[in-house]
This record gives sequence, structure tokens and C-alpha cells, in this order.
Amino acid sequence: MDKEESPQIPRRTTRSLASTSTSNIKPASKENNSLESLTINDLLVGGDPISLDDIISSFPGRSSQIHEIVRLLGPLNSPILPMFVYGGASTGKTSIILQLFKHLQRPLVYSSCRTCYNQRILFESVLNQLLLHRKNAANCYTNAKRCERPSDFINFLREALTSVIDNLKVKSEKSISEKNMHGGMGNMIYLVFDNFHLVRDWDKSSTILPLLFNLYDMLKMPEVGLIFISSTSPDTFYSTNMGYVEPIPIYFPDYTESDMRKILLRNQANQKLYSSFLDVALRPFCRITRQVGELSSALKPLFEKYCEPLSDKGKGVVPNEDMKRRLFNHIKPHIASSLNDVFKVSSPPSSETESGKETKLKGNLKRSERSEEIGDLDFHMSTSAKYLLISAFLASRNPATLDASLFDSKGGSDNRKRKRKASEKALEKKEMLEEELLMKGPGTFPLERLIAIFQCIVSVGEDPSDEEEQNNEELGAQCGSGSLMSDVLLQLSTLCNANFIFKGKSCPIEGSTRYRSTISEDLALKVARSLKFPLSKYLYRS
Ligand SMILES: Nc1ncnc2c1ncn2[C@@H]1O[C@H](COP(=O)(O)OP(=O)(O)OP(=O)(O)O)[C@@H](O)[C@H]1O
Repeated sequence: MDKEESPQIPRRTTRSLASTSTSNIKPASKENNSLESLTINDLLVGGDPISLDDIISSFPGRSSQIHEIVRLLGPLNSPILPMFVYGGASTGKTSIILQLFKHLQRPLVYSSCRTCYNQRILFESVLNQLLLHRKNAANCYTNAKRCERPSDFINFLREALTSVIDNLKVKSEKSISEKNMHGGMGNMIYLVFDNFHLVRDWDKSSTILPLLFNLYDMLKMPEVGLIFISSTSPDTFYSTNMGYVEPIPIYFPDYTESDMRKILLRNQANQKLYSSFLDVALRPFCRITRQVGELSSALKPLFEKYCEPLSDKGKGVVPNEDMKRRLFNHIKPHIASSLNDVFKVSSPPSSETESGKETKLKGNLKRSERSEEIGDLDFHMSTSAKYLLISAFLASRNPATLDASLFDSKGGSDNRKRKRKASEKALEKKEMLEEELLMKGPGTFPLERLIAIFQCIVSVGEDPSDEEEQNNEELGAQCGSGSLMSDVLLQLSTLCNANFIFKGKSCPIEGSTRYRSTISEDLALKVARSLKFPLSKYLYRS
């Protein structure tokens, strides 16, 4: 239900908060205290000018998306088609859009559908910004317009946009006559709707989504650019997005481990030391989360621990192999609890999280539709949930008797050993097991087995061939014994709610609950691919 009190409109200062760590965006115009009236300059993202090269180097792993957006925005005064920027949480969508507008010095109206949590608040926020209105004590914190109905919004919006565009044109002509070859801010005004996926939750009457997607066709104002930023793919809007210009999709994929390394290495005083730390710590953490903020705050105290044995916090140290081993041994006892903390943060109780909601939503889909939904899984499911899903798949698919040989003592798949040991008798046994599996369909398994497999695959290095990988393997064994798994239950219940894992009644003989994975091999392989996890290495096959 709508609350009477609207939150403060997201002004430039609020916008700066949306991208705190990458920018110190301040109001573009001189410090505006609450009584000063706003000007058109307040529609710019403030702060020091930034070059495109600086943006690209501030956001490792995002150069192609940055170039693509710049290309789509085009030169000054170019009309644009609506854009749909999408990708998982913390993939840099908001920060990059805001930084690009700062670089381009073009005016925008930014509204987050998180802070503007219903239709009326969103309408009023957009209008407040366009009408250069700030809520303050002098106006009793009222909005520029009270606007509840979509038809009122369109009328007010058209009026406000016309006035802003006229204003921009005058400014632009003036700057040309003043021989400012750059042409100033130009004539375009951009409306940015962030966290747009949330709108689907308030769209009970299915009016707001079509309205916003339709803005481009309805307004027919070439000077207005529309940018939707969403954590879910355009497909998740398709049922409502029909009959009008489809926005141009720009996808922000999850970061790879190597992107993460570059992101985390930025701003590190001692790159060599931090790099040796990442060699041993990054991989298991990346398997729990790939969110920049979560990872960097989880790694920070661990790195401090890593530096403890060094004088002056390791300033100027170039670690050799011996020192690396010593430092690794020093942090070893702390890794499991650190991983556990990240796990807790990255997997909040399902019913309260967006990803939980998303997963539930997907769970209602018929099984046949699931494989097509995998693209969405990419950003609705946390990395750890994906590993759990794979573990459940393995537990259902592989005979329990083979677990020990599929996962060695350190958790790794040991194909070589298995091959060497394959005797005729074993082959016979294998054939029998295979037949049994085919007859039974996916098997059931107890929680303990699921957790054991999960521990193994989460913590092991993929291809322990070099020293770095061996360290990871060591680390894996270490984490496995810790309390990392305490929150697995939460993830598990999410996956059960979503019907990805079936939870049976408790077994009258054993007294424990048994589970069964209900996903297809195709889907499991896709999930594994998205994690770069070598699933086929762990699959029992003929
Ligand atoms: N490539 C990157 N390099 C450096 N920092 C990054 C990168 N990508 C994201 N970040 C940082 O991660 C944090 C979250 O980024 P941002 O809010 O832009 O992500 P988002 O995709 O909009 O997330 P959400 O969908 O949750 O709103 C910010 O502090 C941002 O600076």
C-alpha cells in the first residue's frame, strides 16, 4: 500500500550515494543548500570531469559495455532508441551509466525504483527533478505535482520535458554563440529508471510497465532518451512488453575470476603482495559470491591478517615463494570463518530477498520451460546457490558408493586414479549401477551427502597443476572442514521452494529427510558452465 510520505527525491547528491565507491559525485552546480533554487545544471552528474579512458580503467571487465553505451548514446544531440541495461547485482550498471553521463556532461533525471517504491512516488520523483523542485521546509516537503494517475503523469511529464528542452536549447544556442565548440549540455534529456525489475512487483494492474515501455512512442519527443536498468533480462518483461519499440538490450555479465582479480587489485598499495594473497584466497571466495562489494569487504580483514607477520603492513615487500607459503599458513585458520561470513551475507533467507522471489517465480514454471530460463538464473541465483544446485544434481545422479572415488580426500575429482583402478569386476559393477540408475531416475539423498559434495566442489581448485592451484586445493581442504556450511540450509530451502530440489518426507527407518534433484542434465551443465565448473568430470558415466 502506498505510504503517505514520499521519500526525498533522488537528487544529484542521492545519486552520488548510488555509486559511492567509484565516484565522489557532487552536485554539479555550486554547493546547493536546501533553500537555494535549482537550475538546469543540477540535472548534470557533478564532480570532477572524467575521461572515457579513466572510466574504462576504473571498471575492469566492462570496456565493451562502456563502448557500446557510448556508441548508442551517440554524439551530442543524437536522438536514441530506449536502452535496456541489465545484469546481476553489483555488475556496475548504475555506476557506469552515471559515470558516463558525468563524462558526457549531459543532463539526466535519475530515479531508482527501489527508493521510489511505488507508482506515485516514481512519477513525483521524475516530475520534481524535471521541474527543478526540491522538497524542503519552506514548501512543507511537498512535491512539485501530486500525481497518481498515469494519464496525469503523461500530461505533466510532457509539459515538464518541453520546458526543460526549451531551456536546454536556449542554453545550447548561447554556448554556441559564445563559441563554445563543445555545444554545452546539448538538447537531449535522459530519463533513467534504475532497479526497473522491481516495478514488476508493484504492477498488479499491469499499467505501469506498459506505460513506461510505451513512453518513447507516446511522447514522440526525439530529445528524450530513455534508459532502463534492471537486474533481470528483458525476457522477464516480455509478457507485458508487446506492441511497442523494444529497448536495445545491453548485457552486463557476471565478472569472471580474472575480472575480479583486476577489480580487487585496483587501488592496492602493494600490488605484488596483494596478488600473492589473491592467488590463494580469491578462488574459494569467488565461488561464494562475485559481488564486488561483498568480496572486497570479505577479503579486507583476511588480507590484514595476511600482512600481520610483515613489518609495516607489508609496505614495499616483494614476497618470494617461501614468504608466500608462510603468509598462507598464517591465514589458513581464518579462511573458513571468513568464507562463512560471506556465505551468510550472500545468501539471506530466501523469502525476503529478490533472488529468493525470483527463484520462487521461476520455480512455478513448468520443467520444460526451465532450461530456457537459465539465462535468468544467471542473475537470480547466487553463486553459492548454483553450486548447491549442482551438488544436488550430482547427489541424485551419481551412486553414493562412488562419491569417495569421484571426490578424493581433498575434495577433487580424481579421474586418473579411477581409470587406473578400473578392473573388469569394477566395470561389471558399473554396468549394473548404470542400469539401476536408469530404472530409478534421479536418486534421493540425505542432507549430509549433499553437504559433503557441496563442500568438495566449492572448495576445490579446478585443475591443480601449478603451484597456485595446489594452494587452492590446500585451501579447499581447509575450508571444507570449517563451518562454512551452516547456511546451506537456507539456500536449500530456497531451491526446494523453487522446485529445483524436491524434499521428501522423512524416512520412517532412518528418520532423516531425503532430497532429490529435479533438474535436467542440460540445465545442470548450463549452470556449471556459468560457473566455469567442470561438471562432466564429476559425473558418473558409462
Ligand atoms: N568493474 C568494476 N570495477 C570496479 N568497481 C566495480 C565494478 N563493477 C562494480 N563495481 C562496484 O560495485 C558496486 C556496485 O556497483 P553498481 O551499483 O554500479 O552495480 P549495479 O549493477 O547497478 O548493481 P544493482 O543491480 O545491485 O543495483 C559499486 O561500488 C561499484 O563501484
